[in-house]
Amino acid sequence: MNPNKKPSELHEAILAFKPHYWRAFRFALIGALLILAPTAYMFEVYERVVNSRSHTTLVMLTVILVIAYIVMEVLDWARSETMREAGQLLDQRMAPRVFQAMYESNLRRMGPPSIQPMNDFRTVRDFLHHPVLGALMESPISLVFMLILFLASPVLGWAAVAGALVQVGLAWLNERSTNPPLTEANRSAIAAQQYADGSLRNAEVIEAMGMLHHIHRRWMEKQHAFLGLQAQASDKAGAFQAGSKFVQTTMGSLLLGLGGWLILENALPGGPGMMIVASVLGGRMLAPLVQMVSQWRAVVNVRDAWRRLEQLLTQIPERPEAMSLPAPRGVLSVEHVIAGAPGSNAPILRGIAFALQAGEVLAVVGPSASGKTTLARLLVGLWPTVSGKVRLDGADVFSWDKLELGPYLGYLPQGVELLEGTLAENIARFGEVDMDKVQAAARAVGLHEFILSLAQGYDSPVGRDGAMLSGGQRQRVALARALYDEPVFVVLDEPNSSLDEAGDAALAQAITQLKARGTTFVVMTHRTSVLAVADKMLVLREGSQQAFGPRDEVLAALNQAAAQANQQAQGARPSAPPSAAPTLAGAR
Ligand SMILES: Nc1ncnc2c1ncn2[C@@H]1O[C@H](COP(=O)(O)OP(=O)(O)OP(=O)(O)O)[C@@H](O)[C@H]1O
Repeated sequence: MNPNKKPSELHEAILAFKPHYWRAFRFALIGALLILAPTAYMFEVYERVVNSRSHTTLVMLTVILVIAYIVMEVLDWARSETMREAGQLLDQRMAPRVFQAMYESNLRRMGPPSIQPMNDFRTVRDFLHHPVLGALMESPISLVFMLILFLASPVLGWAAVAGALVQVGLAWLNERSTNPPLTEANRSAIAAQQYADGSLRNAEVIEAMGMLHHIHRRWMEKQHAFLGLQAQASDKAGAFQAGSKFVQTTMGSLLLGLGGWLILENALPGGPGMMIVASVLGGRMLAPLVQMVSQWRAVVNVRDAWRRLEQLLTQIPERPEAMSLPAPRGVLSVEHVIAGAPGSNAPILRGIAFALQAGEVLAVVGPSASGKTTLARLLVGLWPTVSGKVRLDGADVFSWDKLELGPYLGYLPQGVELLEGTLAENIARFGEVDMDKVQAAARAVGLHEFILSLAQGYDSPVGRDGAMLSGGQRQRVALARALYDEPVFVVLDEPNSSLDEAGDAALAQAITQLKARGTTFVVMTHRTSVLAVADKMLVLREGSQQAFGPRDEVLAALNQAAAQANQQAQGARPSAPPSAAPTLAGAR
């Protein structure tokens, strides 16, 4: 490891609880030493009690043994509690950060939406009190046991070293042969789970069009790939585990035999007693290594989880503390913006430049895939620009602290997203519910009467993803949420795609009312109802700005261009029927 390299964020967080690990380590070492208590008891009973025929000695020794057992259990418990506490502290320190990174990676569309980072973090945290780590903490005691064997007889010592080397070799081979399939199995398991999650989200479509069979087949393919790799890893790991246990049990007996042979040669100072001690120590010495080999899967899991987490936390650094900015008034300027999806080099929008005064309404039109939604995401600071800036009152929207900017901003995404909770909570953005403001927002979008007609009124639950509402109602609730507390800048992406005529009219009225109070609006739309209340118009085509200016001027230019195109088409094909009059739809 490069000594100049700064430890990663996760590394630093783990190391922050060193005192806990030292405490747990001491508990583990003393506990491991006490494992010899039953052997010592056996010797004492054999030597003292049988020779002295003393009941008192027997009772005293038994009491000491029981106390040793109790201390051993208490130490084991204390070690696991200490590590559990370290896990809890790690959770307090890192869980919010992992959540933030997971949330942002989802925002930046880095792979399918997934809670895998939280699962990975749980794997890392729980490993702190996993038996494998306990075995690792106990492993230095093996050196002490080995030293005792060397002191008894170098032959016993070297035999123990040979046994330990065989164990280490087995552990290494185990790692080499099971790591690739286990890592691949983990990857396949995640892919299968993400596929199942996606299928559940689209359950209605799958069921209605009888797609379940195909979806199930695809999921089974992924699941089989995972199970196959896991079985492959298990087969190999099983063989190594058996080998490892064989070496451990054989080692105890071999050391006993070797001790016997040394006695026959008069080369074992401790005599038969030492012969038995060697046998016990030999078995005990290898126990931590055997434990590690048998639970190697947990090590691979935690290592994979650790790598994924490190990668995520590096890709998504902690948000720097943004400078506090004065409240915006709603003056928007988009300065020669080039932008694409985060993580992609291909630009979606090129050379977008326009400005709006506070209280102006801009309608953005353009054909499908011309970049309207991309522009909406840039305007509210969800996606960064490649070059150029989007500024609200002169400040870069992307780097503005969203906690601070959020209350001044309203956003209605194309895919309406409501959260589980009541109507009032959703409209009030899950902050403190101010009923006057909630009702004002609901009235503005013509939702108040409908809500009052519900048995629980504003306290009615909307269900998961707003499932208890119709598509139009969901869109109106999301609109009310965007307009809650009269933000100064509102971006609406296709706000009337699910609205009926009444909803459309309510939306136009809400825009007019808020505009009069100084709210700036940018509305991506396919409908003419919004155009009626727009001051300015922006036309996008294939990611470029085709026109921007006062609404009537842009409309006139569009209609003129469409008329010319029509004339040219008629000139080219004299027998063709006259085409429809140029409309806004023609510009899209
Ligand atoms: N997350 C993404 N990653 C890569 N490309 C994307 C992403 N989102 C959109 N695009 C691409 O950007 C282009 C513009 O998409 P966008 O959603 O902005 O268009 P739009 O004008 O809103 O379309 P529509 O009217 O159909 O909603 C499309 O070609 C689309 O494939």
